[in-house]
Amino acid sequence: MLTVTNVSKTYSGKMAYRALEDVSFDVKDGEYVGIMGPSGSGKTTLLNIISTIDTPTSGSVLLDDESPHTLEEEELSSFRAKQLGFVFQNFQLLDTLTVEENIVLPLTLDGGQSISEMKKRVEQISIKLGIQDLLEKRTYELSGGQIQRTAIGRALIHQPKLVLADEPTGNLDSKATADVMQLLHKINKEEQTTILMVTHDPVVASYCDRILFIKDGKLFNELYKGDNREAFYQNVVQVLSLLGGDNRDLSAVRLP
Ligand SMILES: Nc1ncnc2c1ncn2[C@@H]1O[C@H](COP(=O)(O)OP(=O)(O)OP(=O)(O)O)[C@@H](O)[C@H]1O
Repeated sequence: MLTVTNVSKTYSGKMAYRALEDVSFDVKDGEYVGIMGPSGSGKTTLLNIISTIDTPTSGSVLLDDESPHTLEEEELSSFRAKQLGFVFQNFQLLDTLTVEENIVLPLTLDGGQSISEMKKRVEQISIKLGIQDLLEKRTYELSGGQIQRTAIGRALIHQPKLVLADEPTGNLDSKATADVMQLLHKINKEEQTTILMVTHDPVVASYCDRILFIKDGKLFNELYKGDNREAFYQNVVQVLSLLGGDNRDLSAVRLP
């Protein structure tokens, strides 16, 4: 469903900087893929290019055979609004709106659905996310985990083809992190939602089907989970130690 071919990105400026070099990979329909690598290796740059926030210097990105970077501005915003869902570390919800209003926002911007259809969809998704009793609350009344569930609701409400997540648990404690990861895992498995997620955290990564590792702007390695999450986690930790950058001792961490 997603095909990234020979993508390179050079930031111009006083000193041109090659943040990505010849990155190629595919993501299948319904796959849950993590992107890991040391700080500055190009993860966010890659996610920004796939999410069409940024353009590649060379190479191409295809989403179900459509090439978003060749679209005109108006078509591009419609493509982004319809096909993609975003979950960020800092949530990016509007705190003057209620949980329900935040979740429904992408549908109201799209304009194609009646109010009763929108209400029904919010109800379905909030039950799935366990936030059906919070719909009238404003975001400052919620915990970090509840806020991130709301943000996930907003990312999924329009049933996008691809959900892009950049450190979605970066601001959460370990209990909320486990909650949010189990939820994303459930949504991926039950609804076959395709997810591409940047994370530093090998515990978070262990929920993915596959991890792509980036080093110095190039693909370094990839690992598939198979059916043993514990072994996958240990392999992820091993590759991270080869990559360098994060020297925390992760070997003794117990998986939730
Ligand atoms: N707009 C920009 N202009 C110039 N250089 C940039 C720009 N954005 C990023 N870079 C550089 O490109 C490289 C890759 O940055 P990127 O943010 O993609 O890394 P990352 O792997 O996501 O890092 P982190 O894990 O710290 O968020 C870094 O060296 C960064 O300094």
